Amino acid sequence: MAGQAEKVFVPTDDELLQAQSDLWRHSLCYLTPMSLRCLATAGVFTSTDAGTYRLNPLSYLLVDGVRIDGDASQTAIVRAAASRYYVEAAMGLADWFRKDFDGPVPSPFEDVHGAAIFEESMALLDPEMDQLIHDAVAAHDHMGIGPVLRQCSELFEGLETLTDCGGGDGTTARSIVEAYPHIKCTVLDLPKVMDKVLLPAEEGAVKYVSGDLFHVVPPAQAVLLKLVLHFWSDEDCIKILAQCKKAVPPRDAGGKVIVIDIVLGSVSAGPMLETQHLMDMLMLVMTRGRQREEKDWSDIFTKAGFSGYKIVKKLGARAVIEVYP
Ligand SMILES: C[S@@+](CC[C@H](N)C(=O)[O-])C[C@H]1O[C@@H](n2cnc3c(N)ncnc32)[C@H](O)[C@@H]1O
Repeated sequence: MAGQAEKVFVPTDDELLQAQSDLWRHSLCYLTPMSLRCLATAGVFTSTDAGTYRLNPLSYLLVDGVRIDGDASQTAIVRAAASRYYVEAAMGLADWFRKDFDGPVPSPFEDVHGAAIFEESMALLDPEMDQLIHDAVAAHDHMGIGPVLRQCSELFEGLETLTDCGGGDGTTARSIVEAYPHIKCTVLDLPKVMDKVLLPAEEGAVKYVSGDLFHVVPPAQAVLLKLVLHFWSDEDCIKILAQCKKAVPPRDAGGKVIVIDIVLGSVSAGPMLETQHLMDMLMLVMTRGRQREEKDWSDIFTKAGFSGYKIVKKLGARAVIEVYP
């Protein structure tokens, strides 16, 4: 076998030198954030001929108070992802694979820390970290919706009501209502999230409801699941989608579920595909979910009783999918 491999694979000198350089780069990537010059070569800043560094679109997102369609700072995501909680959970992955669990399998995060993100246990373990995770989700939430509103207007045509299921503090719903004032939006999220929404129970066209998406989804013409399903196992996604199906009218009356999530492989190569795979690993470490290829999405839609779906648009690492009852 070894002899065979030697015969078929003879790298050129250029390939060998590139491979060695890539290996150094991957092995030493933990040093990148420690130097401005390394950050610039990694694309976080732009270096100028004058020997200075300036912001580029990536670093612009790390400036406190930066505004693109509202507050767009993404620092909470970086601080959460680089926190000891996330890193220790990832370091626990090898042990987690070797364990035999009795009953439901916890995520590696739960196994290492004894608490689950978005649950009360996290707030009890470390209220500051719990708040940082919620801030990271809100930042995430905000960034995703602008391009959807600008590039997928057909999603909202003819819609009068929409429920944003797992809609966090309502950032997405408020952006939708701002762009399409005739749409009445309901935001459903857990009581612990709704308790922190510092708004009256009803604010203009956005209504806030505390509840559990496994039990009941407030009825509307369309239900939005934005960055929600990747958190859950296939079995749980089918249960959630079945609740969403009950909440919307039939397809010929305009009923639909809008899923915004990663479709693995929707980009063919390069850093965007690497991002998709890293986000899949993040789900493995932090949750009981995963990112899905198109055939996985198709399977769970069918099993939840839907008649069809359409990938409306691929937007960066994510895609927008319409699912029909
Ligand atoms: C990853 S966040 C996505 C938030 C938002 N949709 C976005 O686009 O960023 C998942 C959301 O689902 C909510 N969630 C988790 N379990 C839930 C449940 N059982 N019922 C309702 N909401 C839930 C969380 O509180 C959180 O706000």
